[in-house]
Amino acid sequence: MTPPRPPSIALAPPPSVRVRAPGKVNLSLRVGALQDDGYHPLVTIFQAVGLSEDVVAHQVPPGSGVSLSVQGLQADVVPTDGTNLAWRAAVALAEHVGVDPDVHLEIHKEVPVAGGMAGGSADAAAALVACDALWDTGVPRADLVRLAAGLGADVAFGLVGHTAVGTGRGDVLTPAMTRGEFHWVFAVQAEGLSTAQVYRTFDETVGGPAELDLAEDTALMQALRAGDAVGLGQVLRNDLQEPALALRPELQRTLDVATEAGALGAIVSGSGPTVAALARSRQHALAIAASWTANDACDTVWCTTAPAAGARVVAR
Ligand SMILES: C[C@@](CO)(OP(=O)(O)O)[C@H](O)COP(=O)(O)OP(=O)(O)OC[C@H]1O[C@@H](n2ccc(N)nc2=O)[C@H](O)[C@@H]1O
Ligand SMILES: Nc1ncnc2c1ncn2[C@@H]1O[C@H](COP(=O)(O)OP(=O)(O)O)[C@@H](O)[C@H]1O
Repeated sequence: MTPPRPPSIALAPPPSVRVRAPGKVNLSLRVGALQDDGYHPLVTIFQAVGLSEDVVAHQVPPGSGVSLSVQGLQADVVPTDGTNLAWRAAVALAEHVGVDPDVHLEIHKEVPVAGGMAGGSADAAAALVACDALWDTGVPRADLVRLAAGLGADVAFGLVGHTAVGTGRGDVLTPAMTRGEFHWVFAVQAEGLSTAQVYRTFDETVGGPAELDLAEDTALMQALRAGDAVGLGQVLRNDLQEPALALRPELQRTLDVATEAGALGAIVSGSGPTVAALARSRQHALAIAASWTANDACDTVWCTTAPAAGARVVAR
């Protein structure tokens, strides 16, 4: 008689939480005069887009600390140490709630690095939500938004998503009403631009006014409420476009090719160098993408829609 087999023990995989957070385009970015703290007051209208980042937070044995890996678009130029914004987000949350920051963060990149689309900020927003769920710390949303703002000017918007007006450094957010779906095409460059350098060039060339008037975006807000892509295309605005073009003159051609392909509007995304073009439809977006490729006007092209949701758990 064969001896009874010992009961098999099914080892549960260590818990993990996957969070998705969006990249963004600034539909309007108005920049005031440099302040003593080294920042500029902004009035900006953010729109979250369908290009997104996934951060998976994995449970690790107590005392392991934070570790991090990156894969996907331009992963080789992203830091994997304590300077990574997602790593800093995990540490900031742990300090806030008084737990040890034990986690492995796995970042999947789709948003261009240093491209003016807030990919690093999306990672930080995603890491806050993922670690909060993994550690079961239940931090109120308002506290997460405050922690986000302490990490970088764009991080709070990565949490909130959709379309929002940003004031202060861009971190004081008010949701904006929109109707329907907008079609965007993005011309991505292999080499990014430093946000700080673009702001410096802005100061040295254009310079911002002492006061910013919220009423200047009325036509844009109306186009968003009406779902009027043609109207929106006519009022896109970016005060950092001129300094970004001064640093990368070849971007003018990328803008021109989009305009020649009938884009409703074309603009540098944030501090660049990504160029965003607004299209009439998915098919029109593909036609603009084809023009950019045929004219060798960028290194990668993405078609997507907007608005997209803020950081949210997509798998456990
Ligand atoms: C330009 C914008 C437009 O949304 O986005 P990106 O193009 O970087 O995506 C943002 O203002 C970037 O936000 P973010 O990239 O999070 O900025 P931070 O890390 O906080 O700051 C980087 C540097 O940008 C400058 N900065 C940022 C925000 C602001 N309101 N004024 C500034 O002068 C400062 O020199 C700062 O040292
Ligand atoms: N998780 C991250 N992903 C990308 N870049 C990061 C990250 N953490 C820190 N960085 C640093 O921040 C810089 C800009 O970040 P990113 O958010 O991609 O661009 P932008 O500020 O233009 O939107 C990068 O060049 C990189 O050195």
